[in-house]
Amino acid sequence: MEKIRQTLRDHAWARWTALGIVAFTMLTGYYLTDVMAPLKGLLEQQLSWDSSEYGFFTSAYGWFNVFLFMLIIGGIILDKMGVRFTGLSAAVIMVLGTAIKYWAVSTHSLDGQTWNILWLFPMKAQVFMAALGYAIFGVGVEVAGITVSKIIVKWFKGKELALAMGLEMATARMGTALALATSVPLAKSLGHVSKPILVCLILLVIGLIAFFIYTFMDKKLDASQAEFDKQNNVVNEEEEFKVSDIFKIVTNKGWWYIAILCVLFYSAVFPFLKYAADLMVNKFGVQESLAGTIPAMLPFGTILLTPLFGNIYDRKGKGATIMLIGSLLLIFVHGMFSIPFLNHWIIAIILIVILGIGFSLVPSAMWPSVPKIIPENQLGTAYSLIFWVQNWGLMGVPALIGWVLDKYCVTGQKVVEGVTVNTYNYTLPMLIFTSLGVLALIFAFLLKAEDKKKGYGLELPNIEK
Ligand SMILES: C[C@H](N)C(=O)N[C@@H](CCCCN)C(=O)O
Repeated sequence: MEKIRQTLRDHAWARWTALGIVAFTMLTGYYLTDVMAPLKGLLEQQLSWDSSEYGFFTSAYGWFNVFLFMLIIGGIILDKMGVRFTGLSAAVIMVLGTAIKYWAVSTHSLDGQTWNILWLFPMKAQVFMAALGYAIFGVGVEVAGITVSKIIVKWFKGKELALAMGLEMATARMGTALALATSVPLAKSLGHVSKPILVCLILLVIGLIAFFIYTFMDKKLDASQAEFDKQNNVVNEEEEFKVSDIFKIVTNKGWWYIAILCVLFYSAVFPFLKYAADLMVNKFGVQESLAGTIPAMLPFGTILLTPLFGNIYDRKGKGATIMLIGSLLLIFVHGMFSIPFLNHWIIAIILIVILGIGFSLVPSAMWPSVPKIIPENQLGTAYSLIFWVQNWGLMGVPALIGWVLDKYCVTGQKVVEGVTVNTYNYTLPMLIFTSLGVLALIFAFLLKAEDKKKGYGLELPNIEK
């Protein structure tokens, strides 16, 4: 009998199709993640939210992931139960959280109500419920993110891993770009700030269906792998994941450097994006309705560049160096944004484009580097722990910036469409983002040094000859 020489992942069409499907599910998640970002002004006008309430709502993304350890639990479930169960559950959670958020922002039943959160903090009921929905969604989208990363490693290890991850992130960024570019026009044309969330909800249901379709491919991959192993007398020596493996992960210095670089770098990008539209209005004098368009260029740039840099990493290596250069660009951009007299909108566009290059370099090398440091059976947990550390920043930094804006940066008030809103000086928030970049650069250096010492191969190509 002729032996099977290939598994499903050896067929290019199969692995790229699998990637396309799961990447689409991530696109729908990223759309919702940023759909409220350009709506800060409209939320102030239509629902009377202030910057602190917006900051509170935005930070909710990480509540359950960070404080209830949902992400880490998600990672352990992923390593124990596999990608099909975990991915489907994550997609359902995304839909559920978004439905709650949509209800909160569209209903009038919460109007005028204030609740005492934990008997301590008075909070508008509407803001709290919207935040709760977003917090639930945050669990879903983050667990979906680690699941999709593990899926990509499953199909692409030893092949075009960084290119595949780059393409997945590029697709996800299309979701971010769409959110930034379409949410204000959608809200205005459909007549309410809640309408873009409804559009997201519909997209997320389609994303859930897409992932359901993927599970059939995943089953086929497992079956083909089992058949291949049987016919070729391959003994699968990979150990089952044990909860005690968490100790192995968190005692690995290289893993820590990636996790800390990740939290610092991403905290200077994603939370920045939440305020970027407002920055454009307040510092660069851009019209409210166009303010989302300039930050939207960032994800657009990364759509092309992340796969490109990933491809370079796959073929030429230099992963640690790529992360170093990306961190340097981050410092440059935020440093420039914090200089008060550089306030022409063309400068804003140039800086956003450069940030796009930095935001392509670091992720394109960071995520495919993790499997070089951590074995595949622990990968779900390793990614989830990195995401967990990162979520502290994604949760804390927007809240910090919202608070700093209200406390130290109010410069006056203006009337927009009949409603009085604050105007802000963004110098201090931008200096905070710059400092995060400087710290990220230090950890990128430490990672490069650790790679040299331990020989992880971060500077080597991913494609096995
Ligand atoms: C926000 C999320 N925790 C995150 O860090 N996402 C990364 C992608 C990580 C997965 C790569 N396969 C991003 O850059 O969007």
